[in-house]
Amino acid sequence: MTVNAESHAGGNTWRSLPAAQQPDWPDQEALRDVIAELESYPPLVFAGECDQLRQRLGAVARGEAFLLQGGDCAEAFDAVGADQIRNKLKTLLQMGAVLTYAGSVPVVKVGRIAGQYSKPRSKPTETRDGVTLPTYRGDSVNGFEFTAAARTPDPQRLKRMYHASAATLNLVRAFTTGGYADLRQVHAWNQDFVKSSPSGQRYEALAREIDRAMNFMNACGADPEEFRTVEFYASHEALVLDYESALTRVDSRTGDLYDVSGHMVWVGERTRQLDGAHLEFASKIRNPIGVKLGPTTTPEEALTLIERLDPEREPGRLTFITRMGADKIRDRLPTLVEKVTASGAQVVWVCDPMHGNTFEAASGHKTRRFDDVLDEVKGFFEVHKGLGTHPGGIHVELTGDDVTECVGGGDEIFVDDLHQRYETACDPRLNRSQSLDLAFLVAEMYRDQ
Ligand SMILES: O=C[C@H](O)[C@H](O)COP(=O)(O)O
Ligand SMILES: C=C(OP(=O)(O)O)C(=O)O
Repeated sequence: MTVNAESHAGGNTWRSLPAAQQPDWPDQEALRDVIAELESYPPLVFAGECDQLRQRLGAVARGEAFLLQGGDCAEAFDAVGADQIRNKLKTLLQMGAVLTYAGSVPVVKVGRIAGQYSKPRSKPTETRDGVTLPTYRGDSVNGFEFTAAARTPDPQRLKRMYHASAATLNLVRAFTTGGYADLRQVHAWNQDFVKSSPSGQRYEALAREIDRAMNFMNACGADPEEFRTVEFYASHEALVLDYESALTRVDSRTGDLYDVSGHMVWVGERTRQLDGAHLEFASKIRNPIGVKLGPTTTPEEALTLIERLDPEREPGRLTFITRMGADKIRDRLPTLVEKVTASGAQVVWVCDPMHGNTFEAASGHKTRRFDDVLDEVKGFFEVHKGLGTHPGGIHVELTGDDVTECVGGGDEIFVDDLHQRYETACDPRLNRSQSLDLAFLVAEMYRDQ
């Protein structure tokens, strides 16, 4: 992969357009130095891997595979530890195993990981006890602590983001190819979950079926490579464009531009303006691209997004991640899907059941109800069933740790429990048990479909 000033300019065309949600860096010269340094760093992913993910997503778009995308709302530098990364990966692998069996289709596993360090915010400032400071925008920009020093955007953090992403990706690659992700082990973890979870009996029948299938394959002497290693991809929101474009390189095989900070990147609900910098940037790179679609998205907007990002109508290039809210999905999604399908485009439709279902508990914690999350996924499946289209996957904020951030679930978390382990730096995540509950319930829905 090479970089040269002339062709790389294609990754900088966004600079003349309005870019929403960018940090207010106080020292432009320091920013320029950091960008120059980042431009000299090696890629975090290989362009060929991005192509492979695009092909896998192409299968999802055609209805031949399912996408499981999940991870933290906001990764944090002080959480780049072996235990946290392993627990997250383990949870995603467990969910993937259940979904693969129930759907009898490959599950494409993509983490919100190794780059999810930047957050769009509703307000630029936060006020506490009469003191107003810049809002926290993710560890790539400023610190969570409520002090003027921590909240001042510091471009040196972009380099820490690169190194934290590299360390995370390195461990993920080791786990997924080095034996940790063996399907037999993942299945054994799921059996433990079913035995120990209060709602476990609900899933016993499915777990028993999987067990029989595994025993059958063992008895046949089947020991395919696919059991021992797992294809796992990294994704994040392409929010801070100075970072993303510094990590954009020309692929020496094809001459195309790739954002090598992750395999897949997405454009968020707050930055998907049709004439804005984020879409311009995304339109120039060959990575698979996601776009979040909230409840106000019109079919015309969706069609324009396709025109901008997927003019060749290439299945796997564009993923629409809908986040409507449980109360709106049955009303808003059908027209979008109908019009996009009628246009002949084959996008991947994915349900993010988190972002439309956030509310503030009396204790002041931002939270989500597990039942709302589940209901939005149900609505998503109902809409696609009604239209004969493919419910391509789910996109979830989760962690492998036993946090108390969302209420409900089989091992029920109550509003009064939220303070116990409320550790997210931004939005509430499903904990390990809630994530597995969701996987078993989605598996049942997928099978009914
Ligand atoms: O994860 C999504 C957004 O960053 C988040 O919902 C913004 O939350 P805010 O309304 O607290 O800024
Ligand atoms: C900010 C996010 O979501 P949205 O753009 O859908 O609000 C996110 O997924 O982190």
